[in-house]
Amino acid sequence: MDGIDPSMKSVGINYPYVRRRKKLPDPVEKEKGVSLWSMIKDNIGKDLTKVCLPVYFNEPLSSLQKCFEDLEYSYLIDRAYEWGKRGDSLMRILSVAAFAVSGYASTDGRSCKPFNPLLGETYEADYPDKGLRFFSEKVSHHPMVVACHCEGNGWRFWADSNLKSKFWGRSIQLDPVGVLTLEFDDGEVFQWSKVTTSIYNLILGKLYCDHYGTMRIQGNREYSCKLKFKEQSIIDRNPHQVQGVIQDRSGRTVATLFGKWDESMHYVMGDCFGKGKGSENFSEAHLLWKRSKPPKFPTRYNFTSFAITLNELTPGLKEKLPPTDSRLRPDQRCLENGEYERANAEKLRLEQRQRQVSQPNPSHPL
Ligand SMILES: CC(C)CCC[C@@H](C)[C@H]1CC[C@H]2[C@@H]3CC=C4C[C@@H](O)CC[C@]4(C)[C@H]3CC[C@]12C
Repeated sequence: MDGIDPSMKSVGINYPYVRRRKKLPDPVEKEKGVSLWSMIKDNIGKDLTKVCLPVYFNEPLSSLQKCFEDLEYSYLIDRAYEWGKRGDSLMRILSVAAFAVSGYASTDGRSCKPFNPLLGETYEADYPDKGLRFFSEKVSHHPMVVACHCEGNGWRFWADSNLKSKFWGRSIQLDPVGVLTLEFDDGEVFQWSKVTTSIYNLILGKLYCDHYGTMRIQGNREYSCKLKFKEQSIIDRNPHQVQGVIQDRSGRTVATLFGKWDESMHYVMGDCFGKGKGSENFSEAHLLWKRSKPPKFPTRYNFTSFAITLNELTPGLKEKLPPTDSRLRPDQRCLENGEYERANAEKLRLEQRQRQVSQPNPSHPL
């Protein structure tokens, strides 16, 4: 417990070092190729979340754990808190905006489905190395709703999420419904919603996702922020672009943001995208956020280093967890270990039981 998280040096918060795993277990079995299209064609018109796919299309994380993935760059909220405390509310909202974008970085290169949690399933994470305590739970099955809550140093973050999905043949469009709230100890509150995510190449080619639409970050003090996630066009030479502005109460643009959700975000003071303005002052751009390096041991799921740690189960932790925790799901655990046959059998068993029980017992959903 003596290391320093390098990302925090600039605001002077020294978090303790916690030893976490750097790789997933080596797979027990060899994987077989199964075509996604062969599975989808029998399910056209159905909701992506309701299609029963074999476990080969899953990643060993539940949707509850994926909510925590969005907090990988929580140091941006710590920074936002510190800036606000020093009276710099513009730097505060810029850091919050960078945080809202940073949550998308981990979706780059991912093509597996998270496990759909059972009703009453939970996930809790204690990360003193990031100054975080996190909790999430599946609170409704139809519609599927996940609620989460997170406490950091000087702030709290909570959200509920539900996805509306549309199947377009070769792609699936996911529209998140729900509000994300960030409240600082000094009473400043920010709220925003997530943009549309689409998954392409369900039939042919490499599966990938893109995020597009407008995100409005509403504050309860001077500033609010509008971020545009540009929709990728065919053979786009500059995909994943995000541009935005910070406006004061009178609607005047005080700062401009630009970057890519899978790379970095920068800001410049003033209005760069306004009428008659060129991009000449982009040379005075300041870095807000940069994505971390990929892990030393890549996984077949394209996990980030942070994602690799989320399903770790040490003997000490197992003792403390409630029986509803995602880390205890046998099918997900088998997949993580590369025991695909057993994972499939366990997944079928759990899903059948979930369907049979009209009133599941939340203390023993697994
Ligand atoms: C048909 C199957 C095999 C395809 C799997 C597609 C993968 C890429 C999909 C399945 C579920 C998807 C996630 C579902 C929900 C969200 C929340 C949203 O606010 C950001 C994107 C994110 C995190 C999606 C990213 C892409 C995703 C992981």
